[in-house]
Amino acid sequence: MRQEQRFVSLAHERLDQLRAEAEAAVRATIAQVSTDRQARVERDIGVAEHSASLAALNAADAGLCFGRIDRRDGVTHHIGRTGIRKDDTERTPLLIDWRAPVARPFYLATGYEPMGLRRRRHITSEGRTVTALHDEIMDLADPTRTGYESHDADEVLLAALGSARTGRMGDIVSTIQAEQDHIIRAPQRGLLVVEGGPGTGKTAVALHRAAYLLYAHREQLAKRAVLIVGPNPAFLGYIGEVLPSLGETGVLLATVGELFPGVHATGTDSPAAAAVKGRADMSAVLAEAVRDRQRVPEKGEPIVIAHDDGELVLDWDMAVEARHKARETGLPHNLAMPYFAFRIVDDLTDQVVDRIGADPYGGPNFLGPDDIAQLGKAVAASSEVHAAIRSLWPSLTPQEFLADYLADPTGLPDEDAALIRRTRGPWTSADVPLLDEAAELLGEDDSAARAAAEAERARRIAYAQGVLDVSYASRTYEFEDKEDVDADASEVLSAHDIIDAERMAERHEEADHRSAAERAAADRTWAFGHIIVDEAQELSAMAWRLLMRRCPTRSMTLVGDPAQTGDLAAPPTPKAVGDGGDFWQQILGPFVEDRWELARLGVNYRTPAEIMEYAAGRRRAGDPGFTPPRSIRSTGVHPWERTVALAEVARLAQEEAPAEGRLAVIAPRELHARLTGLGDDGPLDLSRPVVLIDPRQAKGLEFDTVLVVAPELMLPNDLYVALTRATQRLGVITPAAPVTPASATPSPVAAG
Ligand SMILES: Nc1ncnc2c1ncn2[C@@H]1O[C@H](COP(=O)(O)OP(=O)(O)OP(=O)(O)O)[C@@H](O)[C@H]1O
Repeated sequence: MRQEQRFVSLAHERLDQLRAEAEAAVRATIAQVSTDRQARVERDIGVAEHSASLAALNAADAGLCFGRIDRRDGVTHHIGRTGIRKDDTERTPLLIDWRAPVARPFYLATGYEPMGLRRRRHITSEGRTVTALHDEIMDLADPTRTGYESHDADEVLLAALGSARTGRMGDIVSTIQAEQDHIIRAPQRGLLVVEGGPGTGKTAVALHRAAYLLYAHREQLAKRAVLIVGPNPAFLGYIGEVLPSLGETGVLLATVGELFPGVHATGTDSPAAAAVKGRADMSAVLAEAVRDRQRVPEKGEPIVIAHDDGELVLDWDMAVEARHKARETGLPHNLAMPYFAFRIVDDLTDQVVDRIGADPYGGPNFLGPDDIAQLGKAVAASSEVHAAIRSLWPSLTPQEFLADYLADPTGLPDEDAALIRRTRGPWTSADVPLLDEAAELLGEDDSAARAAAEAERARRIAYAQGVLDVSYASRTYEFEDKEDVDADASEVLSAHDIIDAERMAERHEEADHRSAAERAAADRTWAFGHIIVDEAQELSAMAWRLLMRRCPTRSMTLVGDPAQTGDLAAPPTPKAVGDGGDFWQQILGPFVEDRWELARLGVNYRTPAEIMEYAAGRRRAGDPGFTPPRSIRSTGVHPWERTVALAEVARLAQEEAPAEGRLAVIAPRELHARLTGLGDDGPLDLSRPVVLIDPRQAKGLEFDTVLVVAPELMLPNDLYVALTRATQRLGVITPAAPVTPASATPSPVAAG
């Protein structure tokens, strides 16, 4: 213990030193004053970089060193949350980052496969004080004993699993299990699906995989950023601390509803409306609706346009031909519009030319090419002509188009159209994939933005040329007073030798000092380096289309459990968990065919065996062959069932609330108004000792104690989710007076 304490103290001293250095670097960089634009940009980048390393060092403070491996060759490594080097000239490693290849045997070695280890040690600390050691002998031939050998190899893991919950998820770096390690370190390329029942560590693995990828592919992912998609904001709040605690901040956490910059989806859809909006055929329906907005005048009712040289007539034939030409380009609506407009302008110009230059005796037209061009310009500049073209082929934003579409949904059966019809009200999460689809179909009319960007680029090149000229001038000057020196033959490299103005301008462009995650959040067309989707079974077909657009390389990790699918917007739940392969193939097939891999997690770390047996038993009522994941621990405490008046639930919750830790009452949304005394107002705050939530909100969360109310009102999958949230105790309450969905207060969700 003394020896390990000495090491841990030394590691903390070194960490303090590095933090002091990083802090000084931040201060020194901030203090740099300059009027030069380039120097200012560099300063901002410097501040961001030093601040990020300072944040990573600060994050490493709690539980800095948690393990040690002793190899058979006599080498010993301490494993920690971050890598630290000594202050010597060789910069010898002091503490090994848990993600480094050298650390891998700490997670994978077993008595059968010792991976060159003699001993593995778990070091537990409180603050900077070492409080416990647990040793595992890997080489049975080695007679050395330290007195810290554990009887139970899983002692450290079980202590972590049994500890009171705080309302925020914690990291698992010190106890990652071998099956999890393989997934965390799987190659970055390609699409990996991780399937596992409740509590099998899918979320934990997904987050540690993000940390690992950022470590292993730092250069690339720092530029392109990693996106983590979760089912709702409360869930993102629950997991939000894990990556910062691992020193990683370059990640964007978002729900699908947050992925259309500039749109805040605050509205709610009924599950049935969300299901319609999420269906794959909505993409074809919207494409058709966009075509509907490319109109032509009625036959025999042409648009007559007043013009200086007499009236112009825009009729059905002309518009149909122009529309055909524009559609033929294959461009999105807004970008195809100029082709429609050019064609119309040409036809209208022909009308003027025919009228003015026609030879009454049938000879060739009098007008020459210059005259015709002149007349064409006048037609093209006419605001009346513009208005006529716009009335047929309006330029549309995704928001305008979708609001208009939802007011009068076309291309759907009447009952579906009625479900999604909406004339006003805020955007909903299910609208966001439709907005994204619309943006693709419409294309941004970005000609103004492109012109501005080109002007800015030209300005940068001019500026960069200026910088190079100065650098060239100063170089000749440097050598001026030296005799016999031919400046151009000098071997000294300076800026203009290795870089041209254009490249230098690009460098300035790269000097946007927002982090990649920040830039990605503001850019609808951003291509992420890697996307991780949690509760992936929940996403609608339209949401998948959005995510696939954000990840053209398809470097993705999806984690989920088909048996927990609750949202009607998702594909149908397979009959048994076993056919998960088909479930994912249905989702992924349209994007990657069969080029995806499936990994399974089979051990439940959250729910004790007693609770899991109960949950599986209830599920088997409708699905006799159902097999749940195997629980790693049992507590001896069995779930209870009681019949209680709804008004009594709050009192019961107070009685059951653990002294330390959290309790959740999970009840169908329509009963919440009648479950008084549980504080159901305001946004969900998971740090409160007692919370009231519905099964949908419960997805992905966990609590020490859970009370499930009115299980008979829940769909089988929702009930399964609700019953598997507890780490210690579960109570199941049947309301004393029977409640039917009809007698319950209408739910705001169901009411839309
Ligand atoms: N190796 C581990 N060491 C310590 N704790 C672990 C480990 N693996 C998982 N856990 C813990 O088990 C619990 C369940 O993990 P997690 O929430 O990731 O499961 P999940 O598969 O996402 O569950 P669900 O499908 O129900 O949302 C968490 O508290 C997590 O920290």
